[in-house]
Amino acid sequence: MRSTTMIQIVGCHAEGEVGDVITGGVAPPPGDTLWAQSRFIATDETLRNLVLNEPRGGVFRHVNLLVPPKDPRAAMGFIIMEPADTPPMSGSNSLCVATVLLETGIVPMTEPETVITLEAPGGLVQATATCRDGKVERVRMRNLPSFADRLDAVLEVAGVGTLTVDTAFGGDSFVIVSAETLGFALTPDEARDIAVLGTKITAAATEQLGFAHPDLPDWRHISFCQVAAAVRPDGDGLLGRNAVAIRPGKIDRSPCGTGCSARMAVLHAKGQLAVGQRFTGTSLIDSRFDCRIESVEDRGGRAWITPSLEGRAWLTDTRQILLDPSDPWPAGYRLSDTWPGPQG
Ligand SMILES: O=C(O)[C@H]1NCC[C@@H]1O
Repeated sequence: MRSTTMIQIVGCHAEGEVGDVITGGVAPPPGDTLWAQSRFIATDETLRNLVLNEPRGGVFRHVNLLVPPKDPRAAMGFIIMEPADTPPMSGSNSLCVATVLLETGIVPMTEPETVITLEAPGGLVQATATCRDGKVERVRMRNLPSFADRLDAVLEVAGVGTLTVDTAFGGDSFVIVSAETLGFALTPDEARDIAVLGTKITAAATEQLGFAHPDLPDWRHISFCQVAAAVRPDGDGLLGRNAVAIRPGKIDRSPCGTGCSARMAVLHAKGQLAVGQRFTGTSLIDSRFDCRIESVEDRGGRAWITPSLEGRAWLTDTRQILLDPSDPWPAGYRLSDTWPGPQG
């Protein structure tokens, strides 16, 4: 067996969305902060191309690189690689990271509950894992502080018309648009159409509304479009079905943890969701995240919520990535039959 690299991966998915974890074989990237390290991974692209592109990856795959934390309060750092972005935070990916760390024994598991602080590129998050018989049954993730940005903003989308949308940060940047207005019932057969339209709406939102985060000055685009059904009462809480379009054009199989956080920030700003009230996000495959606003803080006249989301993750496989020195495609490839949009 001939290889210039040998990367250990534990495959995982959280509520349906793949979030593999690199557990060995990659040295920590240069950078004084997790954010700087993640910018190196984003601009260098070597690792992203190897693990995300075909033949080793595919548009459905997200991969997380474990790195030593920079903050002494964290047990582990992780850098998230998604098809188009290397983001500040991700709900489904963070659930996969916590589950892999505990189920593989990289971080010791304590039953019935293990609490670990993780360092995402955007800051510290806290995982509270419910564990039994060596299995992580569920993880509640306390996410990054989140905020509503533009409420009821007007957006022109070519071929669609004028839309009224909200934008928000929930660990990543979102444009949120009504499913009813777009004519979607949020059924699985609509996945392709939502992915195509959602990607178009994301591009229009970045161009016309933009995005700014005081602590992440170089995160200036909208990453995702959340096509959201109107919330409905669910006991004491609210239920919100959604489909999140991920560039270059796929749908999140999970209810999108950063998306639920962004939506909670918007619902709170509109006076529709109180601190501590349950918000359940559901996805096109009917998976769920149970979410709530843990606390609210005023920063410069804007309400910043600290959201949490709870869901489940399952290990799927272990594998080693090899690169034969004679392989003519060391960076892999993308073709538009499965990778929509501009080709990498
Ligand atoms: O749960 C989330 O936040 C995400 N799922 C895949 C894309 C987003 O990062």
